[in-house]
Amino acid sequence: AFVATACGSDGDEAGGGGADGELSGTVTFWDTSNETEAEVFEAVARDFENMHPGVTVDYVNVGFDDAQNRFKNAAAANEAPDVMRTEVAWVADFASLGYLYPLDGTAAVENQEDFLDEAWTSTQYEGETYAVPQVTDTLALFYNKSLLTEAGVEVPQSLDEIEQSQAAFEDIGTTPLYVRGDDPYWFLPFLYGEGGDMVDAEAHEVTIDDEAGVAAFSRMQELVDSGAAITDTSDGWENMMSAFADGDVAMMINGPWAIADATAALGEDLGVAAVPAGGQAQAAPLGGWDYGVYAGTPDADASFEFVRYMSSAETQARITGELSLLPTRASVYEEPSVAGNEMVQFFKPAVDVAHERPWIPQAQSLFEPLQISIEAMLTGSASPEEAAGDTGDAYRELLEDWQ
Ligand SMILES: C[C@H]1O[C@H](O[C@H]2[C@H](O)[C@@H](O)[C@@H](O[C@H]3[C@H](O)[C@@H](O)[C@@H](O[C@H]4[C@H](O)[C@@H](O)[C@@H](O)O[C@@H]4CO)O[C@@H]3CO)O[C@@H]2CO)[C@H](O)[C@H](O)[C@@H]1N[C@H]1C[C@@H](CO)[C@H](O)[C@@H](O)[C@@H]1O
Repeated sequence: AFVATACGSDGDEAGGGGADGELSGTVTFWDTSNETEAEVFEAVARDFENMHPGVTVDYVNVGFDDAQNRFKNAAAANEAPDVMRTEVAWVADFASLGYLYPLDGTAAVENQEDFLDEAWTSTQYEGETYAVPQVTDTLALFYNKSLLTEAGVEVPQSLDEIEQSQAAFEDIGTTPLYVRGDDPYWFLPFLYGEGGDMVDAEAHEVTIDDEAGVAAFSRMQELVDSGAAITDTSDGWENMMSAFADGDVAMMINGPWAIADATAALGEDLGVAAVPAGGQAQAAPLGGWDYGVYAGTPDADASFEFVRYMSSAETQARITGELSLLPTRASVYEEPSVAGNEMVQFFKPAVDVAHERPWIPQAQSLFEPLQISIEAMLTGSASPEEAAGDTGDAYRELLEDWQ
């Protein structure tokens, strides 16, 4: 593991800070954002470069799916990017390996108290700050207003209501809902809806295979079997977005990162609402992204200033203006352009009540076994009970001595 190089008082030892304080060096930035978001994030990174003639920004867009492993492999070879777009569950993982620069007291963290608590929490590991918040998010129900009107269906508040709406949508030649079967994050509203969770981190207990967990798997399978939902066990993102855009489904569950594309497809017809409730509760997961600085970054001052700029209130307001992504600074929600954004008006209260996940290093490794079980169930090779049980067994392997 790499210990972050001590940064001298005037910054010179860490490199990146010239005698006159002007920055110099190269900042390689790995960005996991999707195609539509990347245009904005790259443009903002270019503006930073134009402000600092001595700094070169090497913007690299890396796919979300294997980004976590790619960063860890690169860091192990001391070839990691200087700044990494780090998913909220990756911070503890990367920090526990010594791959992230401790940022307390550096220029990367500006106006710390302005960050939302739920966003700031994900940047902490063993009492130190290892990242700076970028965006926060949760899942919501995206719906096609004109299809609901045509079918005479109110915005459903529960999975029961979605199942009950099936005949009305069938009459107009469409299906109520797209359920993602290839990304385990999309399972969480079902799990929370039955009053369940993946684990009980306080009690060191695995709970994914308890009664609520089994009920959640059953609920998902039943939605598909009843014809109220269509799903895929691969290429879910593309299939979901095109089914929603083409009107093959009236609704999908998705997050703020899908707003720009969904708006381009449906325009004023796009509506968003809370994810539908299950049998016991209604809740959506808390997700989001931070900026991490590689512990071995050679031009630390340039990397710190890049992160400060990218996470600044001004940049956050610009990104919300162009993509409707959710700021992580409280002050930005006061900006008139942000306060007047209809999508932010919906998503901010939804994020405030979103279900947090345990910020433990193993948290990110709980999704892959879940993905394997969901796929086994949806392809018919496991019952909901078996899918829940197999996931629980895999968790107990990962979390030694947890019950
Ligand atoms: C399986 C994976 O499980 C977890 O991921 C969770 C994640 O922790 C959750 O928070 C959640 O993430 C939300 C996210 O919060 C939300 O913002 C949004 O992100 C948007 C962006 O907004 C948008 O800009 C754009 O980027 O597109 C993004 C993607 O849509 O949606 C995300 C969910 O998609 O859900 C994830 C689970 O999917 C692990 O962390 C790993 O990622 C693991 N993958 C590898 C782990 C490797 C072992 O180290 C293994 O070898 C490999 O084979 C595996 O593939």
